Amino acid sequence: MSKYTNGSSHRNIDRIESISRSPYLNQGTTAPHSIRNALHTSGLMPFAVESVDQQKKRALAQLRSKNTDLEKYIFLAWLRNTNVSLFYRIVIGELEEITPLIYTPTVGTACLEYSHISPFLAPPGIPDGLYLSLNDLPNLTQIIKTYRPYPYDDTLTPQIAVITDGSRILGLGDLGVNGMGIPVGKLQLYVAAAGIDPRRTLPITLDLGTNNEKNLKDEFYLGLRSKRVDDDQFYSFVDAVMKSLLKVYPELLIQFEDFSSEHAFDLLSKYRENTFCFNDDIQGTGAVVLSGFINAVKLVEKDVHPTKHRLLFFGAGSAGVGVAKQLLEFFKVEHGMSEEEAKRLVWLVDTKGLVTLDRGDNLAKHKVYFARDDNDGNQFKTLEEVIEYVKPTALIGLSSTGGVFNEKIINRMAELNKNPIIFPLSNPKVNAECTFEDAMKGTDNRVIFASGTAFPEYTVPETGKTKYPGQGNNMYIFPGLGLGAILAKPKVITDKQIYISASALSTSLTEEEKSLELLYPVVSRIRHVSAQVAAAVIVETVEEGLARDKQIIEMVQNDIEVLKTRKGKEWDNLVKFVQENMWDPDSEKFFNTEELLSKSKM
Ligand SMILES: NC(=O)c1ccc[n+]([C@@H]2O[C@H](COP(=O)([O-])OP(=O)(O)OC[C@H]3O[C@@H](n4cnc5c(N)ncnc54)[C@H](O)[C@@H]3O)[C@@H](O)[C@H]2O)c1
Repeated sequence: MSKYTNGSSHRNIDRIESISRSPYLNQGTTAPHSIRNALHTSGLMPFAVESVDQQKKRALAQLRSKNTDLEKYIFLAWLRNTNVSLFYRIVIGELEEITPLIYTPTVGTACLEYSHISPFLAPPGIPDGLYLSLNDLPNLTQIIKTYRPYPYDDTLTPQIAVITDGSRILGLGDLGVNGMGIPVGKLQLYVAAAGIDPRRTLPITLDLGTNNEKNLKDEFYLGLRSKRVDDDQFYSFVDAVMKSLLKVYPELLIQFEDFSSEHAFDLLSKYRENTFCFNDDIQGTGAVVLSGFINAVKLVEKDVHPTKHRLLFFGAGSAGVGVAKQLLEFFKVEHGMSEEEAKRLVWLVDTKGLVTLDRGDNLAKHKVYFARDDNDGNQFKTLEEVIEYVKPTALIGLSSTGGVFNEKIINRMAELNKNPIIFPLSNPKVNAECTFEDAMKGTDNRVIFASGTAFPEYTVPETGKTKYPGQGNNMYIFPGLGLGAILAKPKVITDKQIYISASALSTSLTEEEKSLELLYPVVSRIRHVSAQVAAAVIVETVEEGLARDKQIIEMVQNDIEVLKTRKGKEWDNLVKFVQENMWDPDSEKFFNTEELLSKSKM
């Protein structure tokens, strides 16, 4: 009998083979010979046993040898789908280099190409994510149950799902099933930035057709080749998916992502009161921009009283309206303004100009809330006209219209304000309403700036002083919010929890970061920042009486008043507790293959 069958049942051999192929357990060239023997992989790779650092160095060298960002994306996806720990060591270690390759802007290119590249992102049998199409309706529960990327431990069920229907991917429109890059990418950021366990993440793309003619005509398009279904079919399908998901995983946190605006708002209002869910485009974006805005307000408060701001939003989609609503909370919570008073500080512009009630068109539901009624019948069509009318202190771009904050607009903002707040937040970079350099030059370097994608720093030629652009990257909020919620287990995510996550982000800056007038902490500190956001969310869920995790409730409730100050040893202990609950590719406890071999159940 060969060593492969000697004393082992076929079932055992199957298990060993499965473990040896699991990207979560594969150690590649660092696997010691004892593990190679146990997994029957001796001889399947060269003899050398490498250090983790050496392995990482080789992978980084390979990555950096690729000519295009898309090739780098494909290489990283392959790495993730074959060696999870190596992948996350690289991502966490080289966060600033890698996040633009696994998420925006490269993920935009990857989504455009997804049907062309996806068969080459993972070895056979390793899923990139879960696809649920209209045709699966009768079998949803079974399909969801069958998706088990880590079948070796029944307790490691999914804790968080990111779900899209591909209908509004970044600023790129309807990409249909090619949108899968987004939930996959987003969940990688949950892992890298907040230590959510990758084995417990569930990326989902709903395939309800696409209205993208290019995709429908593309011979390689992999989704349903039909136009999108009508609203009735859409809502009933989403409802069936939600029911099946929660039947299989009752404690799952569901994050909606990149649905078209109207559907995004409707889904959120439909589920938020009774389901553990949130929408990152609306609430996460709102929170991250709010956090940058809180710090921007602090930088200009000598000249503009916080309640005297005039906020002009260029773009009135899910992000524009979501951000505007979130900023209202700042004026309400921190400055005691009523909702009506706070609402008067906001003006929205869309493709037809200033959003007013008497504009004569049928306003989309989500725009009505902010539609102005004080324009005395005047209609303002262009951004220039609206700026003259509103005289904004802050100009926030969420329109996916690259370069629209041109020199004239920026100059005018600089004439109107000592330190104009300009946030061109659209993604990817080509869609940003202006660049940091343009904003600096056009305002004599006085701009307070944050963008959606990263811009390079700018050195002022006259002074040689380097200024740093803020990046209102949702990655500062959603990972920490998700982790805090997963640990505390509230039944629902409330507005106050979102607000607190923004507030905690704004107070997470170090003295050095503040002295550089940064609006956000440096990205390399993301795990520490996420731990603070998560801790603040935990405290808030206990304060609201919504936390359901007994250990958390016990830990927090007696010290709640001091914990709310986010200072002192109690706060440090809570942050430490959160950090100890983060998944870490270097931690032995996640990678004990020998123990798994002896104990695992299939
Ligand atoms: N943190 C971030 O940086 C962040 C987060 C979420 C979304 N975004 C970006 O925000 C942008 C908008 O996202 P969304 O979900 O609201 O999209 P959306 O399609 O729902 O909304 C876009 C809005 O812009 C308006 N618009 C488009 N072209 C215009 C023009 N020429 N003039 C005036 N208005 C115009 C549309 O009328 C619509 O109101 C995207 O580029 C997205 O990548 C950034």
